[in-house]
Formats: sequence, C-alpha cells, structure tokens
Amino acid sequence: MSTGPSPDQVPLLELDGVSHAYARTPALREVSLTVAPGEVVAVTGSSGSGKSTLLHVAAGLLRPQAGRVHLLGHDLAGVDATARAVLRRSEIGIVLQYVQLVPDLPVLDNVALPLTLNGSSLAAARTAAADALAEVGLTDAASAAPAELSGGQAQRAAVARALITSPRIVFADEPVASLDPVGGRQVLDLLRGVTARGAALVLITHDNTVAALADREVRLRQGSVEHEAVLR
Ligand SMILES: Nc1ncnc2c1ncn2[C@@H]1O[C@H](COP(=O)(O)OP(=O)(O)OP(=O)(O)O)[C@@H](O)[C@H]1O
Repeated sequence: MSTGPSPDQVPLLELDGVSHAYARTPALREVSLTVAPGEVVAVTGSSGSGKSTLLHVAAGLLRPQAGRVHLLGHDLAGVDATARAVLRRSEIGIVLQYVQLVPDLPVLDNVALPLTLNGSSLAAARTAAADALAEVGLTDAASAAPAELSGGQAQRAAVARALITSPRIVFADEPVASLDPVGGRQVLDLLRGVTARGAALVLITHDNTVAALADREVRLRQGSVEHEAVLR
C-alpha cells in the first residue's frame, strides 16, 4: 500500500531556487518557497524587492531564468503558454491592486467572465455570478457598470470574479492598498475565506498590518528571501 503524503500535505505551490532578471536588473535570486493547502502566506518586502515578480513566476505568467516552479502538481517548465492560461483560468485566482474589470460589461457579466471563457453557458455563468455577488454583498450592483462602483465595491467584484471558479490557490498583489481600512478588511476577509475549503492564499503586501493576518510571512530583500516567520 502506498504511504505517500496525504493531499493536505502536498504543497500547492513550490518554488525551488528560482532566479530571474530583467535585462541586467536581478529581480529574484534563488528563491525557494512552499505553500500548503489552507495556508495564507504573506510575501513582504520593500518596493523593488521582487514581490510582483515572484507572483508572476508563481502564477505561470513569467518563466524564470533558473529554478523550478511546481504549481498544483504541474512542473511549469513543461507546460506551454496555452495550458498555463487554461490552468490560470480554471484553478487559480488572481487579484491585483487596481481592479481590472472590463469597463463595457455590467458587473454581473464581469464576474461571470471566467466561467464563460471556460465554456459555461451564459445563463449558467450568470446564475453563478449572481451567487458570487451575493457572497461579497454586491447583489444590488449586478447591473451597474464598473465605473459606477466605489473602489471597495469594485475590489469586492474583482474578488468575486477571481473566486468564481473555486480556485485552489489565490494570488493577491496589494489587493487592499487602494482601499480604506473598512473596505480593506472586507476584501481581506473574503480572500482569507478560501482557506475554509482548503485553498491557499498568497498575499503580496508591503503593509505589516496586512501581513500580520497571514499564517506565515516570507520577506524578500533585493530578490532574496531575507526572513521567514510562522505567525500562527
Ligand atoms: N518589466 C520590467 N522590466 C525591467 N525591470 C523590472 C521590470 N519589472 C520589475 N523590474 C525590476 O525588478 C525588480 C523587482 O521588481 P518587482 O516589481 O518584482 O518588485 P516589488 O517588490 O513588487 O516592487 P513594488 O512593491 O514597488 O511593486 C526591481 O528592481 C524592478 O525595478
């Protein structure tokens, strides 16, 4: 009988000796990192320390020049751009600091978009999007245009869109940096909610108060892991 690790012990994300430079600017230097199911990991560091580059590499948006990235059981070196895009669309959620809702689509259709791109019928996707909007407290905004939302509402809609596929791992790059404390807390609570079903959250932030909500902090300095701490 096999005695391999149980599914809740297999990392969802594993970076091993990852290095990357833009032209001659080193951005990541031999970074190793693992993220387990149900974990919230804060990646911190000052401006230019490599946080966003780490997110791009981890989410398969950027191929690192050295090292290995294992994401959701895939060695990304062997996954072509199309398959990586499908993986992102179906199993990964990404939330950025400035919301990128499609301006011409009502909020409901923005949230439904990942499902329609994955082949769901518009009707089924809209039903799921209405449920997702209810979960983030935005039912009343379903038919609004993105421009009619406040910053906090738009970020909650972006979270609903990122979570509608029930991703196994969510990457959030400074998701509350543009929000007031109350709006920020709401968005963080929504993001952290994914851990209840065993998904992981990788939270990129330069804000210590936000980082303190994580289970673990990985601090970057000039592209290297300077410090790693278990917070809870
Ligand atoms: N597209 C790019 N072309 C050239 N250099 C880049 C590019 N993106 C990032 N860099 C450089 O790589 C280094 C790491 O940048 P990165 O954006 O990953 O840091 P960061 O910690 O996310 O910064 P910030 O908190 O300011 O967003 C910096 O020196 C930056 O100037």
